[in-house]
Amino acid sequence: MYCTRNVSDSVVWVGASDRRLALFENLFPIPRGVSYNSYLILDEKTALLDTTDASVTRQYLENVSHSLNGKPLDYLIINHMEPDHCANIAELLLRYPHLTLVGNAKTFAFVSQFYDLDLTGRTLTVKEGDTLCLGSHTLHFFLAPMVHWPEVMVTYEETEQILFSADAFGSFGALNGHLFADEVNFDRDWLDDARRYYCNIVGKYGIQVQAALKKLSALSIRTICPLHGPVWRENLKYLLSKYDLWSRYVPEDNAVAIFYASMYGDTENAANILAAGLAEGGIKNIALYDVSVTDVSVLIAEAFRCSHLVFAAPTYNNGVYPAMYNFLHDMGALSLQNRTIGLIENGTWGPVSAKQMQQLFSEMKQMNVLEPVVTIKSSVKEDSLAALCALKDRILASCTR
Ligand SMILES: Cc1cc2nc3c(=O)[nH]c(=O)nc-3n(C[C@H](O)[C@H](O)[C@H](O)COP(=O)(O)O)c2cc1C
Repeated sequence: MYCTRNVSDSVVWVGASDRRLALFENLFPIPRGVSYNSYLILDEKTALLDTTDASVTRQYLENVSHSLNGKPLDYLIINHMEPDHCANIAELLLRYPHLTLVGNAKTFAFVSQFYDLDLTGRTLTVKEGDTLCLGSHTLHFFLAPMVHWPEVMVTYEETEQILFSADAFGSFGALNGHLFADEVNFDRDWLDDARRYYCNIVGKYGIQVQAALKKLSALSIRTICPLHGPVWRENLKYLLSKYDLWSRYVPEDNAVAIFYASMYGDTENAANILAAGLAEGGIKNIALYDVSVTDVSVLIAEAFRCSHLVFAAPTYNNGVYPAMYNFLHDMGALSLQNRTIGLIENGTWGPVSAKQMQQLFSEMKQMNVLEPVVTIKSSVKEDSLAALCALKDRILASCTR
């Protein structure tokens, strides 16, 4: 049975949610599930904006068919050629013989890489700024390269002022009946997943996101329809300002996150001592994570959120403890920058983890490593306690400034 929601009188959400998938991109845990959004515009001509993942094909096709109510499907706009959005192209071509695929030159290169389809006479290639009139709705196409993938474009509908934003402004999380961000407590229940989605999926491409935001700032937008998560029709500034901060790598909160790795508990002890000292010094809402038991996507999102990041790691086979190394490597790969850093190392015979972490930070941009770098020899003793205290004072001075 169909399950749809109206975005407006003539725009229908025909997507579906998956609450069974454990790992998005086979990487990121999604305990709250994920939605695959697709939108149908009903006018003299009908147009679908993207399709869905194969996991929800049955529901999706039923939604499309019901919403068309016997009308032909004229256009499929392919904003993004990633398989979680384009898995139903072949199925739609078979079911709707007059369907024309709309994409840019890169889109169609990707279509033929992924699929073996005879598209003769069934494609319309658009360029930046091109328009497509459906009747009372007119679509405008804007390229947004690397706002996840190189072929990405966003589509703006001028009459209703809707931006179909592809993966931009999306979030992990299934849609539990609610389609609109104003129907849920977004700040409480969704923001962490929206941030985790952005930072891990699109975080690397801050420059490209900034370019897209600049381009879109010329448009009057009333509604944002992303390919995952809720639709935005109120308080768009809230979301746009988050994207502006994230894509400029500006911390969202003046806050401290402490990330530690520990096998036998002594590095953990140092992290706890530091956290307690910071709390006594007046720092609120300290975040403290064991990197071995916290998914790296959560760690990355917290590193994007907080201004002050402390990394405490044992030396392991003359290197940085592997879980911490992986996290730092990921952070570098995602271009995180512009943070204040504290470092704590541990080692029994030759501690080198701080030096190696410092090397990793020197390869990132604008990472300000505070002195002192704390060295622990196996367990915290008076000398390392004094160094921890000095680091705490430096963080307090910098964080409350
Ligand atoms: C497999 C393994 C490799 C290690 N390699 C080093 C090393 O290369 N250099 C060093 O100084 N300590 C090394 N250590 C010792 C730990 O870094 C040290 O015991 C540290 O205090 C552990 O901190 P924790 O109590 O937080 O787990 C190693 C320990 C293990 C288990």
